Amino acid sequence: MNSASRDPQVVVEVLSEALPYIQQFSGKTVVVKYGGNAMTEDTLIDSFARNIVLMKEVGINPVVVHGGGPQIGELLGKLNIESRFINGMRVTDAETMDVVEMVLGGLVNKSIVNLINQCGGKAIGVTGKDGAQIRARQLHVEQQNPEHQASEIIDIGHVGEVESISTDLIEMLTERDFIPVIAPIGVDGEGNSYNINADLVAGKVAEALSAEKLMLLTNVAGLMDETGEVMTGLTTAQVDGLISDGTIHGGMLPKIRCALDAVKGGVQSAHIIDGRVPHAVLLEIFTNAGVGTLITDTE
Ligand SMILES: Nc1ncnc2c1ncn2[C@@H]1O[C@H](COP(=O)(O)OP(=O)(O)O)[C@@H](O)[C@H]1O
Ligand SMILES: CC(=O)N[C@@H](CCC(=O)OP(=O)(O)O)C(=O)O
Repeated sequence: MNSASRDPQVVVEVLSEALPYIQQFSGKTVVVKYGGNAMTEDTLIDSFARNIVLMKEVGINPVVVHGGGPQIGELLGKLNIESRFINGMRVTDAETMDVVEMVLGGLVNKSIVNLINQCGGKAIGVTGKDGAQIRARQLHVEQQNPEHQASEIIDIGHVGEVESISTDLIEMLTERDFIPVIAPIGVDGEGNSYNINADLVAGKVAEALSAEKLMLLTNVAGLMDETGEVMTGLTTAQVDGLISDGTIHGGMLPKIRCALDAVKGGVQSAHIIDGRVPHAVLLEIFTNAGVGTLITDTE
């Protein structure tokens, strides 16, 4: 349905219903993690960009942290470099790190910036190296060794975890009405680059900014129970239980862990939402529709 065929009365009622949400969130910071899997369709990317600009126009401060795993995989494939993951983290040798920087800091970052700007926003794209805003250290992953029935620490190259976030640059940009768009690349004191899982960066950025909300846009309807039903309104204690009984596994594990850490660290709420739904961000902020999974720190 195009806007001309909608009942004008319905349009103004919808706008009016958004008023309490606009009042509640105006002046607050919302960190949105845009995953590479949710970036696959042009219409969805366009609706995402429009949602971000609308948030800014009504006084909310959106900060975008993006992924781009499938896009990195595509370029590695063209270069005949194999993609390998351990515990959901890409094994990143020096050659792969160059591709990660090119794809995340270049192609993906600038295409999101461009789309937001096309919708009338003022987006600025940066990586964690700009202003050394994401300080990182090497991440060592623990993996079970089936031969020795013991876990061992393995080196997966230039993969990082967040050591600290400096919010100066983000705050300077938001104060001047720019929308920061951040690629998840960190740097250590010696100037070495690190490839960091985008969910982890989004969670730490939300924590450092004391954000009102952390939204993780993914390609599933939310956190699901063993029957495939979406679960919501979960407390941190319930999530801890679902991790230990194995209901939460694979790529959802780092996502949920970072959502939990964020709410424990002072972010009001974290939401895992379906980026395949048009206007998923607006549905979450301005309606009571209850999309995806909500995690708060209320016990
Ligand atoms: N309990 C669960 N509920 C939903 N998804 C789950 C669950 N446990 C594991 N998963 C997996 O986690 C995936 C989402 O993580 P991931 O693929 O890393 O997303 P993204 O690329 O958006 O960061 C889902 O596609 C699903 O395969
Ligand atoms: C260490 C590590 O795995 N980094 C990720 C960074 C991108 C990312 O997280 O992208 P999505 O959100 O689209 O999955 C990678 O190389 O794929």
